[in-house]
Amino acid sequence: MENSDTDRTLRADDLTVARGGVAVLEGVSFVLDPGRALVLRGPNGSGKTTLLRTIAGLQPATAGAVEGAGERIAYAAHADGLKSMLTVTENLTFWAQVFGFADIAGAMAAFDLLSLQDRLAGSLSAGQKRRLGLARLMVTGRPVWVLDEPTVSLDAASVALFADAVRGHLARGGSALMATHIDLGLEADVLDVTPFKAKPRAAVEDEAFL
Ligand SMILES: Nc1ncnc2c1ncn2[C@@H]1O[C@H](COP(=O)(O)OP(=O)(O)OP(=O)(O)O)[C@@H](O)[C@H]1O
Repeated sequence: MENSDTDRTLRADDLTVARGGVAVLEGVSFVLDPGRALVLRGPNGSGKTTLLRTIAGLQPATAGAVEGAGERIAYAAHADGLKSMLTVTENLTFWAQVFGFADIAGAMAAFDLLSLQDRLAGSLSAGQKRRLGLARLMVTGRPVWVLDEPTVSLDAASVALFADAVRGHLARGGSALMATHIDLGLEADVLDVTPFKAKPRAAVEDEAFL
């Protein structure tokens, strides 16, 4: 996949991230090595989604740098983004082809999708859709999973399947950065974003006049 462990590390260095033109978090730095998981914590509205979107390249950082991201990242967000008029198998095959990764069987099995394989994605329940959305991660072949509240709509059995999938991914040298409020039973580092809350803009502008 990559040349060395150093190449496969995801780094955020002194990041400032914003939503709607307003800085949300500032001074965020972390290192995520292959085989490791990092869980973002913080109350609602604290900026976890904004940070994940920035790391995933969906929006630019206002300041600071991200290294080791780009095409290494597979991102799964709140919206499942499935093709409702394609079957479960067709959805996974489509994504496998987009990412050049041939095998969907492992992902189907890992997320217990075999009995649903011929169902249209649009007809699935919320939890089944979420399972399919997460299975997609496995057919990207990408080493860094960035996950925003991945367990929403999942029942306990499906949460366990997801935790197993993440464990397997880490064991294969992948890594995972995720915002989740639940304990997945994984060995993971934790980054509480609360201390990185950005100062109100007015206060920053005032300093320019001191
Ligand atoms: N499109 C937007 N335009 C303006 N502000 C936004 C937008 N989306 C989110 N925000 C604001 O940005 C801040 C950070 O939101 P964000 O979604 O990153 O938080 P979060 O920690 O992921 O929250 P939660 O735990 O509720 O998912 C919040 O104050 C939120 O209201």
